Amino acid sequence: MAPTPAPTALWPAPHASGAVDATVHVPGSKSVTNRALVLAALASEPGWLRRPLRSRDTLLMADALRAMGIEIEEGVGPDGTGEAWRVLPTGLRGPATVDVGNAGTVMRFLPPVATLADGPVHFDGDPRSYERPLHGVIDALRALGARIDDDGRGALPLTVHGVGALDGGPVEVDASSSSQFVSALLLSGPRFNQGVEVRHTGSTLPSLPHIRMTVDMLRAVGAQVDTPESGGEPGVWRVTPGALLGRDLTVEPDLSNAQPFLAAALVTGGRVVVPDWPARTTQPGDRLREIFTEMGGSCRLTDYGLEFTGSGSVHGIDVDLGDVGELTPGIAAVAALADSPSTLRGVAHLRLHETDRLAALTKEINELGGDVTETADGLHIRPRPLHGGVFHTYEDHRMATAGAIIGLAVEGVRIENVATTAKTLPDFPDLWTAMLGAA
Ligand SMILES: O=C(O)C1=C[C@@H](OP(=O)(O)O)[C@@H](O)[C@H](O)C1
Ligand SMILES: C=C(OP(=O)(O)O)C(=O)O
Repeated sequence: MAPTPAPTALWPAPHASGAVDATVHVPGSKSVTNRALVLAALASEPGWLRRPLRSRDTLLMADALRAMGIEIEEGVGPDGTGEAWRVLPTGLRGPATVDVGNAGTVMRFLPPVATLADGPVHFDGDPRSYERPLHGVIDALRALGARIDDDGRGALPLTVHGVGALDGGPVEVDASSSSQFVSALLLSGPRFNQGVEVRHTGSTLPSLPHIRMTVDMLRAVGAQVDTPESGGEPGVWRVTPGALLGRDLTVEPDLSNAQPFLAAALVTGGRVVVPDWPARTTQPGDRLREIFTEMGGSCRLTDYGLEFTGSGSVHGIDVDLGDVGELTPGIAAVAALADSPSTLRGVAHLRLHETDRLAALTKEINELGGDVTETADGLHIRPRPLHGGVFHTYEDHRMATAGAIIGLAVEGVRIENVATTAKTLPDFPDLWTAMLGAA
């Protein structure tokens, strides 16, 4: 295995000499792994997670739960095959200190959990975590009976003064800046005395598939959840109080992290197979089958996985990505290499992701000779011939993978701090070069 590049190093993004033809085993989903860890920690009996993602965000989640008293054993699964984690839930403890890094799932999902601890839990993280919206979670928890000390900005750092229980009940939240506010309150909802009824008051709600993922995973561990889709009021989710079961759950591959590999097939006119692509899933990355088909590829979903084939042409697209915002950097990279312009809409909230993704994509693609402009809620991308140069990544894993996609088609692209992909895909440089080696 190649040594991990230093954070400041420039990684020469490999240029594809021909059409890629590879099978890529994509590691587990960040969003599923971190929900599964939280739900297993809140359960009344032990549970297993098979094929969990081991990355910065998921190890931060596991360490945070351990700090609150949960035992998580990492090792080989119950049948002796493959990686699995065993989660042994206990009473949640404080005092504890949690490092959220820059993981949205950790900074949003754990303050509700901390209200159930029997002492204070202090949350801190990377400098960027101080800028990411958290007010929806803080205000809602206060309205539900929690005591939280913050510096008045409605953001990190903060301390949740857990007293072992939370009243819960009805609460309003404006989740237009992050769907994770809703997911956070629902995940701990079964453990609140009165459960929780979350009413979204904002005019837009991003990343709906991620809220569906929360609901599906809650139901899979025995929670009763009423949703707008199950006949409830629009914008209202209700979770009944009750014990959660310990389950044996196999984590699906991360379909958003499959994106750069599928993009490689698209931009080189090649073929990439991703084994274990689920036939049915709430992961937003499943939308790539449709989006990348519209951009020029074709796909075939079999029992083995997804086979994605490029045609040799890449087309622009006009698409609302509000449901699947985390796919935007990879789609923007492909769009910059297309034969016609693209408009990506519905993603204003990306300005408060790992970095301001709309500004970062605009600047970095334009510095390679591109023609991208920011709109109020997205990007216009007019393809132009690009040239090599440094692609800055702003500690954003998806900026790094976006740069790698461009590097396939443009010689001399050097990615700053490719190691930032460790947030959700530590093996990225190795998987990428192995995919190209298979060409
Ligand atoms: O709940 C989740 O696992 C996620 C929800 C989305 O967050 P936002 O709604 O803040 O965009 C997504 O972008 C993020 O990568 C993961
Ligand atoms: C927005 C993302 O992450 P987070 O969970 O930190 O919000 C992402 O992975 O694209």
